[in-house]
Amino acid sequence: MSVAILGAGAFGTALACALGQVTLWTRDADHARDMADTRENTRRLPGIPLPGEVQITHDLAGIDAQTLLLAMPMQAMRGFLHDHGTVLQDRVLVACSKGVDLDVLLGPVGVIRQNLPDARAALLTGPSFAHDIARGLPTALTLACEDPELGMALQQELSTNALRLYRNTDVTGAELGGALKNVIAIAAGMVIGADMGESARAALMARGYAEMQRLALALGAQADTLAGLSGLGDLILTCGSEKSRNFRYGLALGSGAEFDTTTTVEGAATARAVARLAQEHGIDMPITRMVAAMIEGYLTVTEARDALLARPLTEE
Ligand SMILES: NC(=O)C1=CN([C@@H]2O[C@H](COP(=O)(O)OP(=O)(O)OC[C@H]3O[C@@H](n4cnc5c(N)ncnc54)[C@H](OP(=O)(O)O)[C@@H]3O)[C@@H](O)[C@H]2O)C=CC1
Ligand SMILES: O=C(CO)COP(=O)(O)O
Repeated sequence: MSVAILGAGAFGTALACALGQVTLWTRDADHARDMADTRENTRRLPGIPLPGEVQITHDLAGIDAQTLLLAMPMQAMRGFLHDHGTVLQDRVLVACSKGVDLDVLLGPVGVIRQNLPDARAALLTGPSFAHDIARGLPTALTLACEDPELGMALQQELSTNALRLYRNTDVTGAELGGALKNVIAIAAGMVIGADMGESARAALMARGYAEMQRLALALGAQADTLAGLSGLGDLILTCGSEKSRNFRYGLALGSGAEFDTTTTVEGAATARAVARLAQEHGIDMPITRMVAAMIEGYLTVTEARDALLARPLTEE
């Protein structure tokens, strides 16, 4: 196997633990030294020992693996591809990020295609918390790739006994499912944080899923993809667990609590990007619009609730 993981955050490190025979790259030399010395990523995934066969590096140009997993936040990916294009071009690039780029309004594979047209691109997405994957708990993810042969090869290369990958050629659907569910998870967290109740959360998730579908189908996605692991599956996980950073961010917004702003919360930038995307395409996404407005400080949680409840009564 010839795989390297670029980005030693919680998810990249968890994938390294699951796959074993891989190279794990971090941009920070001190971080690389610390992980090599302690055999643990104390910064991003504390308490999980790194398997002995995982190689740690800070030297991107020295990596000769053909399959590179890009495990960094969505808003960092475009700059990373731009800065390291000569090393990354001609490889297989598997994006592991969930989100929509705020400037170009593209998902992770779209951003790869725009920046490195010669790279072969795929997406790994779906319901999974880093700690679960790292501990070897059973997990099922979507491996989306337009090229069916490459998709099959990656499915074999990246599946393990516990980590089960399902193939899909609908990259747009998989990208949007993973990106949009984080926005709805922030809203679900707000509902619980503001003490609106479990019934309100269920309503929010179902109506959130309806607007996820509206945008995704308008952009060419398949309904089945949205109903699968990368859409509904991840929506259920992220809206229902305090292990989710997006959900916890929403909880803090809803309850007025402090939140550590250095935490990766993909849904925050993505809400703003998707609100613009929806407007450009004439798609009604009221929950996403409210989340974006609250994050930008234009609306309070109470105002957002009242505005959603005051919408005209309609068919489901
Ligand atoms: N955590 C999870 O459970 C899951 C996460 N994901 C997705 O994986 C992606 C990464 O999340 P996660 O690993 O949790 O995030 P973390 O916040 O844990 O880590 C982010 C990592 O990206 C690195 N990074 C940030 N900016 C850059 C850059 N410009 N160039 C290179 N590296 C950079 C950081 O490096 P440094 O430490 O030096 O800042 C860090 O290693 C997100 O899109 C997330 O949605 C998907 C499934 C599960
Ligand atoms: O994407 C995830 C679960 O599938 C991780 O969720 P958070 O980024 O909200 O922690």
